[in-house]
Amino acid sequence: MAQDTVDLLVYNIGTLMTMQGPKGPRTGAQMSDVGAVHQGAVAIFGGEIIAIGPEAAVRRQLADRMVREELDAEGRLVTPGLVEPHTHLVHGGSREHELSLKLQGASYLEILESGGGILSTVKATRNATEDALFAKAKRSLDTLLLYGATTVEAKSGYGLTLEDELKQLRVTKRLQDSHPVDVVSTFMGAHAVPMEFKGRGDEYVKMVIQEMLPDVKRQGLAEFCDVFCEHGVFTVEQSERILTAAKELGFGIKIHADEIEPMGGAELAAKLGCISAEHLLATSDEGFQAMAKRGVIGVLLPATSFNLRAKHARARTMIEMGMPVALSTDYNPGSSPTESMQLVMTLSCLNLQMTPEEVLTAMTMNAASAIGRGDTVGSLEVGKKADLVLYDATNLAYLPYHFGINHVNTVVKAGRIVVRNGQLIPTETEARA
Ligand SMILES: N=CN[C@@H](CCC(=O)O)C(=O)O
Ligand SMILES: [Zn+2]
Repeated sequence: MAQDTVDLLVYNIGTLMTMQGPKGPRTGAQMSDVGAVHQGAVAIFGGEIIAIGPEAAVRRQLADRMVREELDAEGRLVTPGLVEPHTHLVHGGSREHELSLKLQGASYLEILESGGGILSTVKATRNATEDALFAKAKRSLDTLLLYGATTVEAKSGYGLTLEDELKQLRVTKRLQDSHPVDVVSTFMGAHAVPMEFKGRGDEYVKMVIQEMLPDVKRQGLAEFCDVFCEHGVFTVEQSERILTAAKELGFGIKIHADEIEPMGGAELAAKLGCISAEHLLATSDEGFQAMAKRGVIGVLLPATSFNLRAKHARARTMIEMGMPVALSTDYNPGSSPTESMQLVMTLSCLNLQMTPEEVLTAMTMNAASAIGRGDTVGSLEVGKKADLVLYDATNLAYLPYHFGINHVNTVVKAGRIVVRNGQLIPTETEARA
């Protein structure tokens, strides 16, 4: 340790899940190893971890360094900050009116086909001002943080014109610049074929490739590009054209694949070398094999299955086949209106048959890897960001077991305490205002 001070020492941690292990996404039995340390401590300087392990060893390492602030974890469970790898964070309006349609038996694609679903959020997003979109997305980002997420991916895809997509992406940029949570931006102009292009999907695809992608790149507003590959939305061939163009421009690529129908989206993800493929409810064993071989991360969204009353992703088969699996809320106003990664923990255990240890791996190292952040977050190690969550729980299984409430007591983001006693601490700018 070169530093002669410590900014923050978190001590008296009952169980510390370090997630230390192999670099990058974990597969198979590696997903069960959470690197637990009992009676642990973490020392932080400059927003990064400088010492971690059993408290006695950490204190020995610190020797006579001056500790500026101490945080007594009072025996709590501590995990890395949760990483949320898939949200549709920025949007206008809400869709509670779809609940009664669903209860009358209308399917997700039927609602979309009739101009509702994603397209009704497109209308609301186009009609909203940038400030209104920002205020709404900020509230959701605050909630994600209160429930333990310290890094969050956010997709566009409710604008579907160049200007409206840019409007959403600028809001994401404002959140990146102002919010303690790290926000990772994804362009998803191919989220639906807009009403004005109905029956002219190929023309819309052409516009995404020729106008939207280059402009988004030029303005540096997104790191990844995603496509909704689904019957009645974008075909495998259209998805391939968009993702190939995006890759050539230097975007990382992602795909919403096989959510409802087995389309071959997983196979396409493997062929193109996508960093991740999302949903995967209808994927064949061949699709899983292809993804495992190419190292494509499967991002599973059990809250969406729950809310759409759809089938569940075959997580056990994926893990057995050696596919890295990540988990997410899929927070969006239609198929999954929840910001709670803790609810997703419960659904993953009960509906995907994943163990609490596999779930934590899927929400930390594997989720970080799915958004290109595996080198900086997702595990607690010297040199990585000091993103920590302290829960009002003493063991990991308690989180999915006692469901539907928030167990987060304290969140440390890049070395700063941003949530205490379950409440957000205002940033310096907010406190001044
Ligand atoms: N399936 C496509 N996109 C989102 C849902 C968006 C919406 O319904 O507004 C998803 O991942 O579930
Ligand atoms: Zn999605």
